[in-house]
Amino acid sequence: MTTHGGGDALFGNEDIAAQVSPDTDVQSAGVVDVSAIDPVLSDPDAVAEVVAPTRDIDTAVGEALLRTENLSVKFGGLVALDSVSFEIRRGEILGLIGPNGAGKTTCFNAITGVYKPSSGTVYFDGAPLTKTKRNAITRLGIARTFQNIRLFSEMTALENVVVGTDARHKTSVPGAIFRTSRHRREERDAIERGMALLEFVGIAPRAVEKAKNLSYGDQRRLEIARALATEPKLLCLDEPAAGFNPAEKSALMDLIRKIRDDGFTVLLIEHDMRLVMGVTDRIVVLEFGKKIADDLPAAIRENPSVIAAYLGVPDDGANEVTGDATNASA
Ligand SMILES: Nc1ncnc2c1ncn2[C@@H]1O[C@H](COP(=O)(O)OP(=O)(O)OP(=O)(O)O)[C@@H](O)[C@H]1O
Repeated sequence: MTTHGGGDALFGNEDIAAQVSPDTDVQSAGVVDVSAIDPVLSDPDAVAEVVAPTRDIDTAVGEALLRTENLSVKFGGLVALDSVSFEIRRGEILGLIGPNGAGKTTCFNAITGVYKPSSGTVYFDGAPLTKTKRNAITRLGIARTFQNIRLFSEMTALENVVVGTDARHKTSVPGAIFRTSRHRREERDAIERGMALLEFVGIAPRAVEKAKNLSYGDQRRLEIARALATEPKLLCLDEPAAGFNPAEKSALMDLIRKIRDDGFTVLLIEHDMRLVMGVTDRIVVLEFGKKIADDLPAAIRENPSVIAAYLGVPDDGANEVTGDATNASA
């Protein structure tokens, strides 16, 4: 696990204790009695409402939310992404799969502004992202998790999520320094929303535990909660099931469906084929940086090019794509 160094905590533990866990000894962390903090947290519908206040998919399911047009990324002489075009429709869970080195993470990085494309364009919500900086892309509504967990290890789970809400805050730096009423209101709202997000992903009882003390599975859930805290329209998950056992994978599939049902659109990179086939609405397949298929899961499973790409054998010698494809040859 790679966790980023802590730095100063966002709030004193007393602040959080006063607002969300009056009966909890923060030093020893432990389990928070969620319903005692806020009765709303015991009502899944109310929690879902707080987590996704703007459900624009209700009116726009099926329209393209994101579109890549001939997207290419080069590293020196290596073409990691070669003129790839596909779209992600509002309200769907789109799987992006392919053997190791196929270009999936590069594609994620180009979409989220980590890499500047060598050519081609990413359109989000109808507008090109060509000159949009990473922070601005987050504000426009694209959030992501990473293959290697990146949390603030010395911060509590709640603080990690509250950091994510900062993307939406309007308070100026002087406002924060002088703790204006707007700043205090935003801080209170961020804590309430943070608790709802932790409840949504299933780890609210661990709200005051330092991230580094959470189990691996809970850290992955926390990463998702933090990404959702930015109120994204599109949530990009980069191998969220890496290192999970079958029970954890099954719980993750439920969570991904819940996220979609709550109004978010999801782009999922994942090697576990059972998970991908079980949870996605549509799948785009990359091989050597090129798109080789774009179809429904059932069709992808039997697509000869996809099978050949994964098994590294000629089309006529291939079987169905199943199981964990982590070590498939590229
Ligand atoms: N920053 C970089 N500099 C140079 N080459 C890179 C860089 N990032 C990726 N590559 C190369 O680009 C190609 C695509 O890599 P990428 O990580 O996007 O593949 P992937 O499909 O995500 O693979 P995996 O499933 O193993 O994570 C690979 O050949 C990789 O070595």
